[in-house]
Amino acid sequence: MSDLLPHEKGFHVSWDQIHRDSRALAWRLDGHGPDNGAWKAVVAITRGGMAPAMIVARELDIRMVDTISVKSYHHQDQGEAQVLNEPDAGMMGDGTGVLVVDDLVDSGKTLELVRQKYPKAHFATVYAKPKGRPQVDTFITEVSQDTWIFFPWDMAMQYVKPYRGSD
Ligand SMILES: O=P(O)(O)OC[C@H]1O[C@H](OP(=O)(O)OP(=O)(O)O)[C@H](O)[C@@H]1O
Ligand code: HPA
Ligand SMILES: [Mg+2]
Repeated sequence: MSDLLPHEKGFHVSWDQIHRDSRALAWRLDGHGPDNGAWKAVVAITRGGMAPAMIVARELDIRMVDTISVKSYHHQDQGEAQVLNEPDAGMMGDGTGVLVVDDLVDSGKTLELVRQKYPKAHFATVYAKPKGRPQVDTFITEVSQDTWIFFPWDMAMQYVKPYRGSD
């Protein structure tokens, strides 16, 4: 068992990496929609799902794109998941043919909430932690539950001290 705090066991994802992994997600989903393999729309779970959703929509040539706004974390502290804004109800229906995309699933609470609203949608994330896996239909990379994933939009380049010697 690691004695590191969650934020110290970090998986740092670059823009290049999230682009590649989101394209891999699109590749995996391609041809698996219910309408002759096609998906009718992409819905991004804001805010983290927006970059992956844009890349998936671009790769799969899906022009119908909407968002659902869910907030559950303040920094690394989890609160109750809340829906702050919903996608167009006529377009969503029960979710059939809709790809709901997020950057990651952790506890699964966010996807659980969205799944209750659109039970027939397909839920896809780029990264997944074990607890959240039952909530996600398709994902690319699994990381351990005690790893904190750092996304490029939350990071900036900065100096790091060498492992040995003075700086
Ligand atoms: O599986 P869960 O434990 O629910 O956690 C996963 C969710 O938490 C993060 O979003 P957050 O609520 O922090 O908002 P953000 O996307 O705006 O950063 C992340 O982008 C997922 O949406
Ligand atoms: O590991 C994570 N990284 C970033 N945001 C998150 N929201 C829940 N878990 C995470
Ligand atoms: Mg999010």
